[in-house]
Amino acid sequence: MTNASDPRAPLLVAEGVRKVYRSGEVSVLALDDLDLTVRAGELVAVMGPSGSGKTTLLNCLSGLDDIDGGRVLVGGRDLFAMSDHERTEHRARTMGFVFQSYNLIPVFSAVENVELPLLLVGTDPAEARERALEMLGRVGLGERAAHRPNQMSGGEQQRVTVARALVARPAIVWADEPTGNLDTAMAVQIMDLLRELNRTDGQTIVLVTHDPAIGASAGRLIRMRDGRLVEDAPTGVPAPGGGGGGAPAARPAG
Ligand SMILES: Nc1ncnc2c1ncn2[C@@H]1O[C@H](COP(=O)(O)OP(=O)(O)OP(=O)(O)O)[C@@H](O)[C@H]1O
Repeated sequence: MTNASDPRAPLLVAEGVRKVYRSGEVSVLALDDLDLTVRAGELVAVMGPSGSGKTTLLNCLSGLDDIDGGRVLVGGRDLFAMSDHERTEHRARTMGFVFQSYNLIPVFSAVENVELPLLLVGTDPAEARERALEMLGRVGLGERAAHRPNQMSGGEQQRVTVARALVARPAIVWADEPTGNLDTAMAVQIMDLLRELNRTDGQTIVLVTHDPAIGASAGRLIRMRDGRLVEDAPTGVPAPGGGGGGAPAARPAG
């Protein structure tokens, strides 16, 4: 899947990616010839003004949405050279998602929500249950496994989504404003959790945020404007294994 033996191997390579939204006569160039490489073990924050293309970047580089030009390799495989079915399967095996709206299934308990990605890739149900419970324990919700989403606080629900995103040990986790609708204390908890999973497990995470404090606490910060990367720099926060920031040096991008 990924080159797990080399923590600095490129995991995601996006080259010349273009995305155009068309509605009637109007078209918006949302990603403009964008290049980005993410290495295994990086925690990358994506910032930029509203409308600069952050969510589009996440949707296109994860293969959730189509692109209009360029290519995206994840674990060496070209997402858009695959059939839709292959891409969906590749995504299920290599990616996890944490969105602002938790997207938990309301009639499922916490553990049932968390085990779902494992069941979807054919994991034995007993093993899936065990791993889901272990993951819930890691996010501090071991006691809440039987609770449904509406019986939990926003911060707890977001911890369930983090557990669900990570349970299948995906190569890359995409997070879009994961703390966006949480109060400050809960946002700090979620960010601490993502950072810990990055540090201890080397979990690769790409995170869209409007919060400068969160941006500064990632290993690498990229800034977007008008569908382009305009800045790409390490923040000085060590990457797992003490390798320094995620990018070699502060540099203008694009
Ligand atoms: N489905 C869509 N149809 C048409 N235009 C879209 C669509 N989605 C996004 N856009 C446009 O593409 C551009 C980039 O949008 P995107 O949502 O990626 O920005 P963003 O940086 O995530 O913004 P925000 O910080 O406000 O969430 C914007 O000009 C937006 O209006």
